[in-house]
Amino acid sequence: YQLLNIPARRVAIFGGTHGNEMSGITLVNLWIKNGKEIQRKGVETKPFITNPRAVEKCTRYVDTDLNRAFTTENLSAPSGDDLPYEVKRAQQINEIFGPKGSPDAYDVIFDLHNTTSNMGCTLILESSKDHFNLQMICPVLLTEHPLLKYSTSRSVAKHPIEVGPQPQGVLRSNIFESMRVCPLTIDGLCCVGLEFPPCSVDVFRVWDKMDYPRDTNGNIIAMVHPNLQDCDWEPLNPGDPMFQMFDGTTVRYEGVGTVYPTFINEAAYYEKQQAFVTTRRETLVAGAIKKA
Ligand SMILES: CC(=O)N[C@@H](CC(=O)O)C(=O)O
Ligand SMILES: [Zn+2]
Repeated sequence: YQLLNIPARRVAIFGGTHGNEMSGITLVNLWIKNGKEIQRKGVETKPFITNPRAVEKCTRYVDTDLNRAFTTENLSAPSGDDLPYEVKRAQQINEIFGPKGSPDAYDVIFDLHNTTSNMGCTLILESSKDHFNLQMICPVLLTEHPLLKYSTSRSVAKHPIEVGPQPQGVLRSNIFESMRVCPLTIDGLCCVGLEFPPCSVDVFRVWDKMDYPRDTNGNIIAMVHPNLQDCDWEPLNPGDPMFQMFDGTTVRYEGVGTVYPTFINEAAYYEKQQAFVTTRRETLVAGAIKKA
């Protein structure tokens, strides 16, 4: 089998990519004050607030979604005062932690997010080719998709990663604590002498996004069906209820075969015309990892 060396020398932990997702913001601010919990021998770990103006206002973003702003177009735009705040910020972040796609980029970025959906603690990966050892006790969402790709903050790193979930502007102790274990995974990435055998990992690969039913003016005319609400990661089969129209009728899922919905009724996705994401289950084989 393939032996991979991943010399994770520089790891960044981002909070506040969305300024109303409180767990990551709180943790990163704690770690900026006192970094003991995240320091590891031979590794530079940098806690960083990515969107301070949105954090100050406790809003997702000020001008545009920072977690969609890391496009080549934005990153190469001539800098100027007329650029949206988050585009300027993306350029600065790319300078510090990138440049994206270059050998100088940080090895890993943990970008800490919250979701209003009932997803539990979730690791979101962008590539099935990142042979990290994924023997995690949480669901893995794989966003690798030819059309539904978006340009995230974490994509600046060579091996991007992220964690989740809770309501906007709220700090809940259970969610805070479940996110606090995130730096433990640094041990798996960085510590000299650690080895991982090859293993197989079940992931949920993004399949499609589903919008709410709308009238001709674009207004939402249904809610997520009670049978689907909070059922993230559970199977949705053809014929299963999906939406409850305001007139009381039920809209059923009509796709082909079983999907596993997630980000169900995520507050931040109303503006993105997205009621939930469907995924398909898939098994990935992760190569062995041997530390340099
Ligand atoms: C609720 C939320 O912000 N979720 C993240 C997911 C991700 O980072 O892939 C986002 O849409 O940017
Ligand atoms: Zn977020």
